[in-house]
Amino acid sequence: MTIPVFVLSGFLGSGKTTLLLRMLEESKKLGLRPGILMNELGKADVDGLILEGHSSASIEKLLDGCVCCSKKSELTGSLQALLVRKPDILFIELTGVANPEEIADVLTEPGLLGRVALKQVITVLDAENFMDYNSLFASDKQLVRTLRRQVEVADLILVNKTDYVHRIRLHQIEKAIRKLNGHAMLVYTTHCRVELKPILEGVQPVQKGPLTVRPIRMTKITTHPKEPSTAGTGRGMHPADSPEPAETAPSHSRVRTVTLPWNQAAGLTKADVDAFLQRWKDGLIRAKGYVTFAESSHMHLLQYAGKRSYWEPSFYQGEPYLVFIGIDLDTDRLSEEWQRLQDTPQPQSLEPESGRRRK
Ligand SMILES: Nc1nc2c(ncn2[C@@H]2O[C@H](COP(=O)(O)OP(=O)(O)OP(=O)(O)O)[C@@H](O)[C@H]2O)c(=O)[nH]1
Repeated sequence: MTIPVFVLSGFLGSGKTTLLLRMLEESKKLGLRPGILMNELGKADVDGLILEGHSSASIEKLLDGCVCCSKKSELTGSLQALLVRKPDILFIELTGVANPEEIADVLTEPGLLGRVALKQVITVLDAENFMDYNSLFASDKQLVRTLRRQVEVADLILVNKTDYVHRIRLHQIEKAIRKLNGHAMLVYTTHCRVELKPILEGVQPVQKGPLTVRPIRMTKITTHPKEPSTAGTGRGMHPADSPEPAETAPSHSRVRTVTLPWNQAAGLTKADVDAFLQRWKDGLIRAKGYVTFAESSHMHLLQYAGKRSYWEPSFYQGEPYLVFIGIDLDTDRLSEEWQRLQDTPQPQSLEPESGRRRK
C-alpha cells in the first residue's frame, strides 16, 4: 500500500502548524493514523511541542537546519522510521524557507519509492505580509526564489490571515500568485479554515486498531551546504531538555535563528518581552517560545508573527526559552541585549501579565 504524503509549505509564521493541527483533527475523524515529519530551523522545537498537546500521531523531528538543504539520506531515514510505525497518511511540515520540490525529489529515493506517494503540496501564505516579504527580500535572490517556488509548485494555496487585510490587497495577492501558478486551487482563509474532507478524500486506514502514542525521536540534521555547519552530530534531544542558552543556529541565507534562555527570577513581564520584540522588529520575522512569569508557575506560549505577538496558555513542562528568527539579525547583539535585560533588576509590577508597559 502506498502511503499518501502531504507537504505543508509556506513562509515563516504563515500558518503551517495551524493547518497541520486542522489536518490532524480531520484525520482523526476519518480514523486515520497520521505520521508527521517536522522540520525546524532552530535547535528548539516549538511547533512539535504544540503538536504534542493535540495529537497521538507518530512524529519525527529534524531540528536545527532546513531539510531541503540537508543530506537526502537523513530525510529518507526519518520517513522510513515513520513508515515502520505503519501510518495511513504522512504530513511533512517544512521550515518557512524550504523548497518543497526538494522533498518531492526525496520521495523517489530507492528506500521510499513505491512506499510513499506525494499527494499534495499545500502552501500557506500570510496575506498581510506576502507582498512586503517579496519586496523586503528583493535583495536576497535566494529567499525570493524560495518564496516563489513555494507558490509555483503548490497544488493548493491558502491565502491565510485574511482577517488582517482589505479585499483590495487580496486582489493584488491573487494577481501575484497567478503569475507564478495558474493551476493551483486558491482558497482565502483565516486560521487555515478550509474544507479538508475533499483534500483527504480517498485516504484509507491501512490497518484497523487503536491509535497508539509513539515515542518522539529527534534528529539533528546538517545545515545548508553553503553554510559553515556546526550541526550534524546526530545526537538525540529529548523535548524536556533545556535548549542551550543564547545559541546561534547556522543560518539559511540571510535567515538567522537564535535561542534565548528565560530566567523567571529576572521578573520580566509580557510587556517587557513585547517591548523587546518591538525594539528588534526590523528584520525580525518570527519569534516563539515558552515562558513563565514570576507571579504564577503557568507556562505561556509566545507566538510572534507578522509583527504581532500572541500569548496563549500552554501545558509545556520543559525549560522555558524563546526563539527569534529574522533576516540579517545581529544575533550576538540581540543575545547580549537580552542578557542585559534579564540581568537588570525589574521593578515590582502590580499587573505583570497584563501586557501593559511599566513606567
Ligand atoms: N490573526 C490570525 N492569526 C493567525 C492566522 N493563522 C495563524 N495565525 C497565528 O499566527 C501564528 C503563527 O502560526 P503558525 O501556524 O505557527 O505558523 P507557521 O507557518 O507554522 O510558523 P513557522 O513554523 O514559524 O514557520 C500563530 O499564533 C497562529 O495562531 C490567521 O488567519 N489570522
